[in-house]
Amino acid sequence: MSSPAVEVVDLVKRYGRLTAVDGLSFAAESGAVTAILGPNGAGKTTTIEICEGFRQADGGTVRVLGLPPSRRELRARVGIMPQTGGVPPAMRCGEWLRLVARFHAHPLDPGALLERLGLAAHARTPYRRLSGGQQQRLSLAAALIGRPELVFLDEPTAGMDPQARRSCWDLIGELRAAGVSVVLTTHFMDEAEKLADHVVIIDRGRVVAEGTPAELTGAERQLRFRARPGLNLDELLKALPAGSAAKESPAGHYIIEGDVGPELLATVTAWCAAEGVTTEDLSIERRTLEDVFLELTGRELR
Ligand SMILES: Nc1ncnc2c1ncn2[C@@H]1O[C@H](COP(=O)(O)OP(=O)(O)OP(=O)(O)O)[C@@H](O)[C@H]1O
Repeated sequence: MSSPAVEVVDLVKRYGRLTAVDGLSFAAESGAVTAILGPNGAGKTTTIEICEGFRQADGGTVRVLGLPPSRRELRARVGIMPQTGGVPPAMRCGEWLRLVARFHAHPLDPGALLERLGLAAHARTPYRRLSGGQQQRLSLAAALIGRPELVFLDEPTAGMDPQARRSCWDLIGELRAAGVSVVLTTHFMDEAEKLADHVVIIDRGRVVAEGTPAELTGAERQLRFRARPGLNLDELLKALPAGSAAKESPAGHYIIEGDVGPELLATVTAWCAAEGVTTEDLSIERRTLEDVFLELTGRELR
């Protein structure tokens, strides 16, 4: 196996008394899409910015394409899409991309890239007049113009409309197919589930789980339904096979886990009928990445 595109070992970053990254380790394989997920303030941007060479670590080691992030030669090999800005407000869209292209030996054609990202009609529009989603797309274009081997995308589709999101997903799929390594952060679980080969979930500056989306969500199925809040789940459990589990989360949303088959389905619906409970949206599904994420990182706001 080739060496990882990014390797982070025991990374620590403190801001005064706050330890934002607290012994974080993960590897992003070469040619794969690695998604870093975590609640607000978990330390995602800090980690990515250390990997990009924009911030200094207080401890641990980081290797990007086998090198320390501060090495100048990485600039030509790594594409960076920051979470915000970096573009002079008065700079026209096309002008900016042509300028960035000049820093690279074999850039993509700026006009074609603008076209690909739906920005061709805005080539003469100053950056400050672009919508939030258009600014994001320009930032993505700037990250890709130099044909990087590795790209860091910090919340790439934040603020994009559904069409732009799909187009961005397609583009990331094309990068992966071309052998480019992608490390992205996102708050969209569907995005991570669809795009990522490897998902790293972080919380309070530490890795709390990692694996492929399928590994994280597991093979087990769940029975889900909605009904009036406050059903007596202890009573329901008595009717279910041993080893079953039932929970209400959030209020009025029920999840039954165990050997989810016709028998369990029949038992649950019969119990609800006997209790005079009307169920809605009854379905048998696998756990989603969002379920796993919320189980690991809790539901409270940070
Ligand atoms: N320059 C800074 N000075 C002080 N504290 C900072 C600084 N940058 C980040 N922090 C703090 O470090 C913690 C981690 O922030 P970071 O931006 O890395 O989180 P994040 O996971 O990217 O969050 P979000 O999902 O909201 O973008 C937060 O508590 C944040 O307030």
